[in-house]
Amino acid sequence: MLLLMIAAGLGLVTLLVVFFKPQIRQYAAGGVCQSAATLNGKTVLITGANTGIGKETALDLARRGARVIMACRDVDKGEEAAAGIRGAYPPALVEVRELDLADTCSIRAFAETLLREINQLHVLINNAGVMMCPYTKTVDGFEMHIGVNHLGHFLLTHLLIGLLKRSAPARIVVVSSLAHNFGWIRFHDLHSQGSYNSGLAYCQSKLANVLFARELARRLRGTEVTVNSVHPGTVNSDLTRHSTLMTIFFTVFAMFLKTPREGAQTSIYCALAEELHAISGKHFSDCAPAFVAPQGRSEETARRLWEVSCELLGVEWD
Ligand SMILES: NC(=O)C1=CN([C@@H]2O[C@H](COP(=O)(O)OP(=O)(O)OC[C@H]3O[C@@H](n4cnc5c(N)ncnc54)[C@H](OP(=O)(O)O)[C@@H]3O)[C@@H](O)[C@H]2O)C=CC1
Ligand SMILES: CC1=C(/C=C/C(C)=C/C=C/C(C)=C/C=O)C(C)(C)CCC1
Repeated sequence: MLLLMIAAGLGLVTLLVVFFKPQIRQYAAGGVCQSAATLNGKTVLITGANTGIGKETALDLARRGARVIMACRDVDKGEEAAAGIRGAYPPALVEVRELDLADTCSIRAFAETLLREINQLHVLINNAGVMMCPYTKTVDGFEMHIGVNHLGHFLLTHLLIGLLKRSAPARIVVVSSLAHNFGWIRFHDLHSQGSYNSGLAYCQSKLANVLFARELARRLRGTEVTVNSVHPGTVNSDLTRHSTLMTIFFTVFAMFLKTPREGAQTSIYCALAEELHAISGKHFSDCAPAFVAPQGRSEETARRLWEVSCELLGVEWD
């Protein structure tokens, strides 16, 4: 009897899902960037552009006429993605450059070549990310999440900030996450050497993204370079690759999640929406302002994280 009731219940849910599929998909897709802005003559740099949200962001911005530099750690994967973009939009001005955010030498080499070869950069999208990987260190000995998601992008932005200022008006988009709500900056053990939880390490790095965007915005006041952070939504991408449980969950419930194209909308919005030209230091989700957890609003934590990041990377940035 119980089995029969369970079977009937499951059948009813399946029927409802099939019947309301278009409505469910529309709801899951979330906000769409409505701006018709074009980017002819503008140069955009996107990290982690070979797959997922980064690749879809690159395609959209290339369609709008931008020259898009796809910064990827695996050049072959990057070239494959660039070929896909050219296939979808033949006039696309996309190019792939090698950048491994887990290696400060790679970041410095990337920036050095870029600064020699281009003289304008209008949009920087710090998109690349790693989630819930087993305990690993970057080449420089940083825990992988904080190393790639925060410190790697911190150094990259530091090296390119002069170029962005010379190209103003310019924008920086930091791809963070709702996960910042569950994060704390553990200054006493930033690299999780005492204890490691891959989920919490990810959340810490995404909180660092929010704090970095806010602190950088404060320091950039009056420069016409703006910076905002973004939660792209829950997106069915390769991000779950290190967690079998999450990969299964994301595959089974794909219909209720965003596609990478849908997940790219808020990054695109922050990169070009006219109404955001003077907005800086804010957090967005679904192409609208979004809630920031109290620990993401702490000026003191943001300043301290900035100082610690400079120390770890051996840079001076006031
Ligand atoms: N998917 C989601 O639900 C959510 C995603 N986000 C954020 O969105 C961003 C994009 O994620 P998403 O597209 O979903 O994930 P993907 O895994 O599809 O893409 C991540 C990208 O980051 C690149 N990357 C990882 N490590 C490095 C590194 N050391 N150097 C350079 N590039 C690197 C990957 O390259 P490679 O392919 O070579 O590994 C890949 O291009 C991330 O910052 C993520 O935290 C935030 C909230 C939710
Ligand atoms: C409900 C549920 C899950 C859902 C996880 C979700 C929805 C994660 C979203 C992650 C995001 C948004 C990450 C990016 O920053 C698990 C853990 C798979 C399994 C147990 C039940």
